[in-house]
Amino acid sequence: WRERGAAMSTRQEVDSSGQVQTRLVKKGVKDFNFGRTLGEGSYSTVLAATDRQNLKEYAIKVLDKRHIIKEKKVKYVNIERDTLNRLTEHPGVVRLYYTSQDERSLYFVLDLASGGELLGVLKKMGTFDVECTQFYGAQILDSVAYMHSRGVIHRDLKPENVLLDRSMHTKITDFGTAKILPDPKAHGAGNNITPGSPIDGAEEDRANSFVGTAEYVSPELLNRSNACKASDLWAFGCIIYQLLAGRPPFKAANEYLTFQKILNLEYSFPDGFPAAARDLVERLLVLEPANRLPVDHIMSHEFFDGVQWGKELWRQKPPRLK
Ligand SMILES: NC(=O)c1nn(CC2CCNCC2)c2c1CCc1cnc(N=C3C=CCC=C3)nc1-2
Repeated sequence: WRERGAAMSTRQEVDSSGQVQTRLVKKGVKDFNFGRTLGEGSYSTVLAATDRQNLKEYAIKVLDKRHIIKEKKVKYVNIERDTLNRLTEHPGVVRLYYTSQDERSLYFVLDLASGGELLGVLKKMGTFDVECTQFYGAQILDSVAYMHSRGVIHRDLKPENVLLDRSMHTKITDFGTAKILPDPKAHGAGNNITPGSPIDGAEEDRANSFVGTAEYVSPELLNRSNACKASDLWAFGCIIYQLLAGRPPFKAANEYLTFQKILNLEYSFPDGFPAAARDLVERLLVLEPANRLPVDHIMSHEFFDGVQWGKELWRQKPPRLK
């Protein structure tokens, strides 16, 4: 397991001559006070934590080594670490500061998004108005564009994975099921697996055959072809629809019926759904991935008229949720 980054802390110790020596040591879990549980997975728990030295707040993802190996998730953990290592320069993506480990666990020290999930805010509001949908949609799209430019497909975009920081700006998280596209420039690029991690072909296939959350999964993933960048744009179309309608476009009594609705493109707009948003959603919820609007066309779509893309989008005060 290749650890990444090195956050150091200073430690005072008295040497044999009674002199106080200051040593630089790599931070470990004992340098943090752990707080509430933010989320739990089959082999990981995410906790809020405060650095005891500088009082900075983080989210620390604790991954249980035994579970990872038992549930054959080594590949997913490597992909998550490698994905996060690629996505360090964007305000809309949860940042990995460094990793650490001890005998039992791996630790990912990540940004804390103290505002919780976008889904929680949407549930409280019922629906977003056009201004809020435009702002939050633009931040999500800007982050997806950055991910794609770094060769990463998220594959499980949904309002639960769009978090909010203390200034109510978005931070996308949960890259455990992301896909890293082969780097066209690198010859014989690494397989993202650290030496010694027990990977077999079956696990490789499982990682490629991942399907996201039912309501947001794209038709190509249901037709057993691999995810592509346009798969994230299908999910983005579902999110825009959901922010304005208060529910996802494809929702049925069970997953199988939801999948049928997706494959048959069986959805409709509620009365009063804004025309520009409807046009955008109709150009994203397209069965053929190649025919979906690409990112740059989405950014110049009428629905996003007036959005200042780039750094300004992340400096501005978010619209009041009403
Ligand atoms: N899987 C992860 O990496 C992860 N999971 N969570 C909590 C999940 C809760 C369910 N929805 C998806 C996120 C986090 C992270 C990254 C790092 C991270 C940073 N901040 C928060 N903040 C939260 C605050 C309130 C409620 C939930 C999350 N959460 C996380």
